[in-house]
Formats: sequence, C-alpha cells, structure tokens
Amino acid sequence: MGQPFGSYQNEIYLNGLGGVLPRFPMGFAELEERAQAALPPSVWSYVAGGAGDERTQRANATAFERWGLVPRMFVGAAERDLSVELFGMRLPAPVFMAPIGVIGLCAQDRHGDLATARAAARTGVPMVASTLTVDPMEQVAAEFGDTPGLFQLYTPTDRELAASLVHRAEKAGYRGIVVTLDTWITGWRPRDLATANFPQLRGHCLADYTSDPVFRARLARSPEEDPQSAVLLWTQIFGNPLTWDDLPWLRSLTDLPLIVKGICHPEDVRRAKDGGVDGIYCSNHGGRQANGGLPALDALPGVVEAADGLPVLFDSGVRSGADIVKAVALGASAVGIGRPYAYGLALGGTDGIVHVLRSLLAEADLIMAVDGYPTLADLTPESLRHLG
Ligand SMILES: Cc1cc2nc3c(=O)[nH]c(=O)nc-3n(C[C@H](O)[C@H](O)[C@H](O)COP(=O)(O)O)c2cc1C
Ligand SMILES: O=C(O)C(=O)c1ccccc1
Repeated sequence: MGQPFGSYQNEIYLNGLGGVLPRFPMGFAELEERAQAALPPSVWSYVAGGAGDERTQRANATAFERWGLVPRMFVGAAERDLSVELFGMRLPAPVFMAPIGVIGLCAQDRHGDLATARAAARTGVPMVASTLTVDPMEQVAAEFGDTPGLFQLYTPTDRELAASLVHRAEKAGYRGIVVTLDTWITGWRPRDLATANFPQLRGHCLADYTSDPVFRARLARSPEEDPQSAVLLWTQIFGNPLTWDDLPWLRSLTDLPLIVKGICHPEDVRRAKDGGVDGIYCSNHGGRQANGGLPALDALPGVVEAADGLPVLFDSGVRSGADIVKAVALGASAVGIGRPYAYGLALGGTDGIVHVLRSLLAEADLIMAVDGYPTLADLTPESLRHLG
C-alpha cells in the first residue's frame, strides 16, 4: 500500500490541539489571497495573470465543478494505494509539479527552483523543471534526493543549443523531457502588458542558457561581462514555431521518455503517437497563452481516448484534492499542480510547497476513502456524473 496521505489531517489536528495552529492556509482561496500579499506586485501579476480577460483561465477551474464523484459504500476502503508507475518511475501518487518558469523569483532569496526541488525530495512528488530558471538545471537536479525529476524544454531555434540542453538534462539525471509546444511566442497578457514587467522578470531566469557552452559560444563577450547581449541573444533564439516536420528531430535528441505538452486535440495526439512520443501532456498552459479556449479538462477525455493507452499527463485549473481525483477518473495518468505550489513557495519556501502538496494529496486520499475508491484503477469515467 502507498503512503497514508490522509494522515496529514491528524497531524494538523494534533498540532492544533497542542496549541500550534497551522502556519499555512488550508484551502486555495486563502492561499491565493495571502500569496498576493507576500509577493512583489510585478511577480504576483506575472504568476496569477493569464491571457486576455482570463476567461479560459477561470474556466479551467470551474470545469471541475461540472463533474461530481458518485460515492460507493460497503467498500471498506480503509487502505488506499495512490501509487503509480510512469515512464519507469514509481511515484507515490499520480501528482507532479508542473513547470513554472521564473518561479525562482517567488522565493524571497530568488532560489525558488532549488526550494521546489527540495519540496520534491521531501514529498516524493516530482518536479518538472522549466528551462527558465534562476539556477541551472544541474543545481536544481542536485536537490531532488531520491525523487525523480523531469526537464521541460523550450525548444530554441538554435538546434545545437536545443541538443545541448537535452544532453545536459540527461547527464544531470532527469528522467524525461517535456517539450512545451504552446509557448514559442507568449500570449496577450494584459496584466503583464500594463506593467511592462515581463521582460525584466524573465531576464533573471536565463541560467540554463548562460551556463550552456553552446549559448556562450554564440556570444562575443561572456554573459557575466555583457549581460545585455546575452538577454538579446535569448530573445532571438527563445521561441521556435515547431511543425510536425520537427518531431523526428526532437525524437532523435534523446532516448529518455519524450512527452509533448500543450496537446488538446485528438488528431494531434494520434500524430504525436505516430511520431514516437512516450507521453501526451494535455494542458492549455493554465489559460496564460490563448484566451477563448476550451477548458483543458474538457479536452481530456478525447485526448485520453486518442492516446489509446499511452500515458496522459494533465494540468490547468487543479486547485483541490477533489480536482486531482476527477482528472484521474477522466483518464489522466498523472495530474500537474501549477499556481498552487508557486503560492505555497511564496508563503513559506520549501515548507510552504510541502504543505500545499500534502494538503492536496490528503484531500484526494480522504475523498477516495470516503467515496469508496481505494485504488486509482477504481476511478473511471463511470465514477463521475456530468452536471450539464
Ligand atoms: C508563472 C507561470 C510560469 C509558467 N512557466 C511555464 C514554463 O516555463 N514552461 C511550461 O511548460 N509551462 C509553464 N507554465 C504552465 C504550467 O506548467 C501549467 O501548465 C499551468 O500552470 C497550469 O495551470 P494552473 O496553474 O492554473 O493550474 C507556467 C505557469 C505559470 C503560472
Ligand atoms: O509565463 C509563462 O507561462 C511561460 O511559460 C514563459 C514563457 C516565456 C518567458 C517566460 C515565461
């Protein structure tokens, strides 16, 4: 049996009875409110904001409200097993931390990537490390402990640089490469535009580039001597509008599991599968990229069906343990937490993230207990009713 995640509830009650009330919020609304107060306004609007009037971002979360889990009784679900085998990794639960670029800046000491990696080490919940970090990927991976991690690639236009990033990730011990397809150009984000802070923020998160031998070789003077030229080069090579013709090349870069992020259409699933990917990552980037889109959850069943047994990762709008359970019931092999862990980081560094993850897992575990679904295999679309 897996870990009894629900026991976090007892721990909190016991501490509370001893007079030690929890330092961190117990639900998402308060977490969000307190993170806003804790973060510098420019970082807050970058993390919390999304594309357009943020309708798609909100719809991602409300889509979960339209599904209800049907309880089953006399199941005796006293012991639950949430563990899952994924890309050769044994995970304690079908949950991971989604890649969050610039997350370093959510920590007071700016080393939020390292704090996140330490939370992965403490919880067993894997981190998908973004290409856009304050600390280079090797230093992030060194904090993972026994927990496996994945590397998220923003594919630069410079193919040699792309290969170098992937090979560094292999050497550093990452267990898979997640290629993000939906952000070769950034979406229309009114909050970032209104403050014009975005170019400055991302300028602090280029450690994977400035530490890269191929990137450095492209510069006349080192990034330490001439940081502005490094940022300029980065803006020139960051975004690659990939096409299906590039998939064989991406596939050829690594023998590690290759997972494509941002896939919402069943036909894209089939083509990616034909192109030899190992996993599909259904996501609309938390509504940060294109407004007016389908809530990611509504795309999930079609993606799962087309994936036809290939693992499907999912994120966008997950705010509670109930949301995790519902996404798994709709076929997600593992569920990505995004903004909630960034807010935990803002409030309490590694401890804050550990709290957020343990709370989400405890709620998911307790729902499976109360509703009589003791294992992940028990959760199927038949466990849910759509509320119209
Ligand atoms: C501040 C921020 C930065 C992000 N940076 C990246 C990134 O570098 N790479 C990536 O693939 N996705 C990135 N994402 C998208 C997340 O991986 C994930 O898809 C999204 O956060 C899920 O939505 P949610 O946070 O509303 O649950 C970012 C999201 C946020 C909030
Ligand atoms: O903000 C984001 O979601 C993101 O992925 C990104 C992309 C380019 C630069 C900085 C962040």
